[in-house]
Amino acid sequence: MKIIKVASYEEMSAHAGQIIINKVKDHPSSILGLATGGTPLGTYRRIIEDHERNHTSYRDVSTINLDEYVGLNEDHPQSYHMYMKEHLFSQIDVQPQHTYLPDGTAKDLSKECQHYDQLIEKLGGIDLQLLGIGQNGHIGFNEPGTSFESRTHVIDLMESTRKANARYFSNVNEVPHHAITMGIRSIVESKEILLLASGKKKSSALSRLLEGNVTEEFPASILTRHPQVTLIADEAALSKSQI
Ligand SMILES: N[C@@H]1[C@@H](O)[C@H](O)[C@@H](COP(=O)(O)O)O[C@@H]1O
Repeated sequence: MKIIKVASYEEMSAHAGQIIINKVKDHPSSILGLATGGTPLGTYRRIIEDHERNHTSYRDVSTINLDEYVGLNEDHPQSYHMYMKEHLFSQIDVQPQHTYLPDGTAKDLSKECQHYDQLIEKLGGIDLQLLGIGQNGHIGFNEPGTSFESRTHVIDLMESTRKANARYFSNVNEVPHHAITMGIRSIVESKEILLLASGKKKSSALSRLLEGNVTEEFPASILTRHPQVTLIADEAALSKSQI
């Protein structure tokens, strides 16, 4: 794992944004795996700024997101569909029909999961996957205990994850109990992975990632076995690690 230690959230975002911009400039029809949460917001801002200033084009890019809450429709303000529209898609020239997220309102959720896996395959796999990390080591919404062999599936969200994400809802009771998430196997099949972490809240997770064992009890640990992972983390996030 290549580790880039930076001073701040802004620096992390600038670095990550530039890696994605360069990827798209070199390969205009890249398949980008995208993430939600607070962590990638600055990266998306950086991509938008560059699009406005330098006109980097996303016309031929396809994007595929990690996850979506079960039960929230596309227009729900806290859905990941809405998040992506608001924070990225509406501000660059990506074609809406080339942006994919799981449908958390599908009647048959297991069919939806199968479709999503077929879609990733049809696209030829993910070239660059952007990832955040949950305080309990989750990636996407793959909670501790999820099989490393998992494909897209429905997951029961842990109370700690619902609480951590409650800040986006008016209260914790509104946070859905389930989500559809790309599986760990699907994530690690990405050709390249960009893992971001910022702030003290992520320091225990990063020290476990960098110094602990590879175990399904800590989903992100599998990333240490991937040949092309870059971790960009700020000093606060690395404050409990020997880096
Ligand atoms: N499903 C998302 C993850 O993809 C994200 O990495 C994690 C961390 O979020 P944040 O970046 O807000 O700390 O939260 C959510 O659970």
